[in-house]
Amino acid sequence: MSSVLQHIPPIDLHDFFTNIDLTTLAVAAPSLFILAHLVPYLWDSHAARSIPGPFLAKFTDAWLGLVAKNGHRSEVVHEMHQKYGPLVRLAPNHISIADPDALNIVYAHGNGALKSNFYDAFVSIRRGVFNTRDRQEHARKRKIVSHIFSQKSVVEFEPHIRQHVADLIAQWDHPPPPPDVRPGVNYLAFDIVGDLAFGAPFGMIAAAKDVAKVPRNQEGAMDSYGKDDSDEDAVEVPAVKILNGRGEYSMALGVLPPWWRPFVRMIPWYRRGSKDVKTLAGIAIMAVKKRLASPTDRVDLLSKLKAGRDSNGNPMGREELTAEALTLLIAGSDTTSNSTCAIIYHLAHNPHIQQRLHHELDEQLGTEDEIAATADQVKRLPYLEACINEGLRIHSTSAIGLPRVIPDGGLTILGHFFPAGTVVSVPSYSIHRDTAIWGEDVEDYRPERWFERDQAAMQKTFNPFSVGPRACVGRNLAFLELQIICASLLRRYEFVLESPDEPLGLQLQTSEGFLRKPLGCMVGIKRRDV
Ligand code: HEM
Repeated sequence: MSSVLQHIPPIDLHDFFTNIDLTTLAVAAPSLFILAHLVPYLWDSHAARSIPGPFLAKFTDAWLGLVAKNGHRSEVVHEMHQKYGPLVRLAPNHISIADPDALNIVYAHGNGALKSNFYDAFVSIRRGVFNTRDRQEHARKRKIVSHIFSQKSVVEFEPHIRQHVADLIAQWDHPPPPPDVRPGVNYLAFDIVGDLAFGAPFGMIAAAKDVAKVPRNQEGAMDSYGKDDSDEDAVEVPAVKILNGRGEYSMALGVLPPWWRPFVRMIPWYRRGSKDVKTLAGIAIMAVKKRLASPTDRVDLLSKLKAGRDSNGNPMGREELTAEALTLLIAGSDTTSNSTCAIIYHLAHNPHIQQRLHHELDEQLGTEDEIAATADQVKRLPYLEACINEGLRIHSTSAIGLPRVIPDGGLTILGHFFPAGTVVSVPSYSIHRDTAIWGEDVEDYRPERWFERDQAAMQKTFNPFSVGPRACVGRNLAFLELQIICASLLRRYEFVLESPDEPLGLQLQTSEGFLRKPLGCMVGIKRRDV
């Protein structure tokens, strides 16, 4: 064999590509492209072959790539489930399973399914608790991060949350209030998480502007840690916009095979997204650097991350600390603001529901004069809790099926055997619309269903924070934030649809990257007489 190889002259790739004529290239490139998709399909004795789905998705990941890029993945996948049933093939090796019973098999503790290479598209600085795929490495990080978010710890963050809510209210009290509440709600979520994660808010509410700072020289900033070089070395960037860009880019890139990604990144849209990933990392680098330059005994996420130890007693190094602070900024900002926006929109769209909520707030908090509700007060508000849950169900900011790889030995789901290596996911958007669980009126915002229907079935299907070892570690904080924000804003204001007669007023317009985000929330704000 080796003697045969010795007689084959080596190919000079540079020569090959410079000498190849355009006609050959025009024929060869599409043929190679078709073969690259057809051969694996014909070879494939895979269990996925018997599962229905869009024709192109059988051959290529490009179908899901385009759907993801177009910003309505969850709606499209839901339509596919309505057409084909609970199992749909979204890509040659990716099956979507729209059945609540699959949640506990795919995502549960101990079944061995790990995050897929989709999450590699979300890495910057270095892997954080969200995009680490290795089980041991994740367990090490999760141990440090999880006690930060225990119910007991989260209450320590309450004063910071309330302070920023009061700041937003002070602004909204002075007319004219903005017709789109979305920017204000975004600034609020970023200031809260910035304050908790980095020791100081970004100052977006005060500036009424989407603004954060990044180092002029990002690499150099990582080297000069702990030194506050003052703001002269910083430039201002729109953090909310950049976070959106990064979510859309990572989502659209992550569904493509890893070997496509370097080529796809050359396309201008993806190149811009890749820049957003770097800029976003710069925000964390700047904020952590600033915070470490001025030691403080403040209790917040960063002090807790710094104090955290893994099971060998080791703390996080500076780069890991920055990567985790960035993770918390990303995970804890627009998740909360998208959900808040959607809840406000649906309340504005359903005045009778808003009236019932006002009634509960007046009855329970009427004589108390805090501007921002307290953690104790929100415990007494069951109808508010139902309004929030119903908002999380119908809007589902984390709406896509989160992809997991079937472990060695395979798994049987809904009577179907999936061999090791198959990617599976359960789309929250679709199971949040399962009429057997939620009723025929799934598209209506109706908090009352939370008191009327089978509690166990609803709890088993309700998946805004995911389940199992990779479920949202910040859910206690997230829910407390939503309760304080919604109780405070709804107690003080009445939200009304600006133009209920216009078709756009009837539906919340959204665009989906990794998260499903409202494109705006055009509602009028009226100060209530309380
Ligand atoms: C309404 C607000 C929120 C929603 C709907 C939400 C939802 C989720 C979901 C669905 C996941 C699983 C993601 C996946 O597997 O790909 C997740 C993970 C995570 N969330 Fe949240 N989240 C919210 C707020 C927060 C907040 C406030 C924080 C912290 C400040 C946070 C921190 C995290 C982290 C660190 C992870 C990764 C956990 C891991 O992989 O171990 N989230 N979140």
